[in-house]
Formats: sequence, structure tokens, C-alpha cells
Amino acid sequence: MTYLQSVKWEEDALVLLDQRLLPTKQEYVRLETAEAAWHAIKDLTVRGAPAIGMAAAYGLYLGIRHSAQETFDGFWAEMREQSDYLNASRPTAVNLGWALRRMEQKAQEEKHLPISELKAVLLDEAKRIQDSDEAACRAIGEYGAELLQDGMGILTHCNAGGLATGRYGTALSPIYIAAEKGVHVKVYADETRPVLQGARLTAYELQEAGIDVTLICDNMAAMVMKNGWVDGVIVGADRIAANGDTANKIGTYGVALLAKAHNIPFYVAAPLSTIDIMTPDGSAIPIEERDESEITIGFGTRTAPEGVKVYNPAFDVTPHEYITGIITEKGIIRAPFAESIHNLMNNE
Ligand SMILES: CSC[C@H]1O[C@H](OP(=O)(O)O)[C@H](O)[C@@H]1O
Repeated sequence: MTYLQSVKWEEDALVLLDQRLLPTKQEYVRLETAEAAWHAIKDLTVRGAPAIGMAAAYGLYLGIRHSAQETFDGFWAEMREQSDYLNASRPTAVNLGWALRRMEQKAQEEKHLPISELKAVLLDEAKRIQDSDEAACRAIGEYGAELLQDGMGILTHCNAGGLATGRYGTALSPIYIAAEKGVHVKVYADETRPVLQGARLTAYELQEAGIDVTLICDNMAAMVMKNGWVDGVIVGADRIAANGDTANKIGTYGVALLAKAHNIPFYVAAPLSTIDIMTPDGSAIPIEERDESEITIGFGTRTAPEGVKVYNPAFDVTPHEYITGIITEKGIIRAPFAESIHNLMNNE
């Protein structure tokens, strides 16, 4: 199973897979400045919470690698400016801020170094962020695969696979790992309007991996559940609040309501870097609203009247009461989520 990485570092640039992926088109984008990384995150060239964090970390390095500052104070001021700039690219995925804070923490820890050496340390930290994410994805897959049995039907929403982060991704990692162990599930992939990450990315990568995948429109999820074809739901996450409320791609909350109504287990798969204990509950999670053209002129074809009012939130929040468990690299968190998350994060 080979995957194009969402994010790659090469000596002189950050190389990203262009995620505006259609099955006939797949290309890399080379970025050489923090501004280019900002645009890649904003326009979804790189997308998926952990991959956004990686791109921000590498983007911050791109922003300071040519700094002429000779003192740490001067270098730190430049670094903070670039970090704040990158942090403003997308508000919901907590991994973005988590990765930037980790880079800043490393700079403070190594402030005694000559600036030239400090720059090398920061590049290494960005690589460590990428490596740790890929290891987390594999561990999520191992824990999640224990939930799966041969022939099960699993519904997914959006893309949280190897084209979103790491090699296996998060929500798709249990499916890949189970397949490696000879346990084969049937995936029903929501196409995920308006940007179609499910159709363009999830269906694409599962088909590439030889996993049984059926593409459905988002409004068909209730029918496939009612037909008895779905034994479980696994989705990714962009931010998990301290009480377990989870922000994920728009439409996830509706899938969770449907799963509850059909008594189907609903799991979230995410690394610990997606848990934000500083956010007490889902009401405090900022929800990104994106351009109306994603709905009215999807992929270049106008499907709505000029000037029509549009509401285009990119995420919604699923209350923890609708979540069966959160699959992390340290195991599966279950209710009572506030207590479970507190215990897990305090043992980290
Ligand atoms: C591991 S991907 C997590 C999460 O990010 C995606 O959002 P976007 O495509 O806008 O970056 C989606 O919500 C995934 O579930």
C-alpha cells in the first residue's frame, strides 16, 4: 500500500500533495515561503487537522529560515509574527495552533544557541511533529482495528485518511490496519458536500488500497443505516473539547444523530494533538465559514442563482453524548469523557 504524503519536506521547500484532487489529477505543490504555506492551508491544498499542523510547522520554518537577526530577541519577534500569521489561516483545527506553540516552545528551550543552529533545530522539530503524527496514526489504527470484524459496514464522513495526514490517516487507519490483519470491512463514504473530500479523497484512496468502498451522497446516510448496511461510524476530528464535544467536517453532527437513532456505534478517531483541554465544551469551538462559491460554483459549475444568500460553515460540533468512543494513539476514550480526557491528558 503506497501513499502520496500530504506533506513532504525537501531541502529547499515544503512539498504538498494538491488536495484539490480529482481521480485523474494528482500533483505536488512546492512552497518556499510562510505566505505560500498560509495559502496552501487556506485553500485546502493541504487539509485535514494533523496535516494542517505539519504544514504550519514547516511553514513557520520557511518564514524564519532566511532571518538576518543576530540576537534571539530579534529572531523571536520575527518568529512570533510569522506564527501569528500562520495561526490565522484556519480557526477550527486545534492542531494548527498546537504545532505552532510546539515550535515556539522549542525556540525558547534552545534560545541560547546561535541563530544559525536554532534554525536547524526548528526544522528538526517540524520533522518530529510529522513523524510523531505518523506514529500516532498507526497506533490509532491498531486500537481502532480491534473494534472491526470481517464483513462489517463502516460509514465515513469527509476524509481523514492517508491523504489528510500521516500514512494511514486517522479515521481510515483502523480500516487499513484491519485489512492488513485480514479483516475486511465495507466502507460507505459520504461524498461530503460542498468540497467533496469524501468523493475526491476517501473513495479515491480506499479504491487505490483495494478496500471495498461505496460512494454515497450525504443525504443517503439514513437510508444505508436503515437498510442495516452500517455496523459502525468512524470520523476524524478538528478539535475535541475538554468534555468530549467534537468539531468535525460539516454534516458530522447529522451523521451522529442518525447513528444514535439507529443504535449504531459512532467513533471519533484523532491524535491527542486534536484534544484541546483549554476549550471547555463545543460551544467555545470557533467554526470556520468559507466562501459561498464552494456551494454555488462547486468545481467551476454554477448550480445556484447569482446573489442567493449562502451559509457555508465548514464544521459542526457533535455533543459528546452522541459519541461512543474517541480512538487515540493511547487507547479508546469513553464516557464520562471529561473525566477520561482529564485523566489521559494528565498522564501524558
Ligand atoms: C485527519 S483529518 C481531520 C478533519 O479535517 C477535515 O477538515 P478539512 O477537510 O476542512 O481540513 C475533516 O473535518 C476531517 O475529518
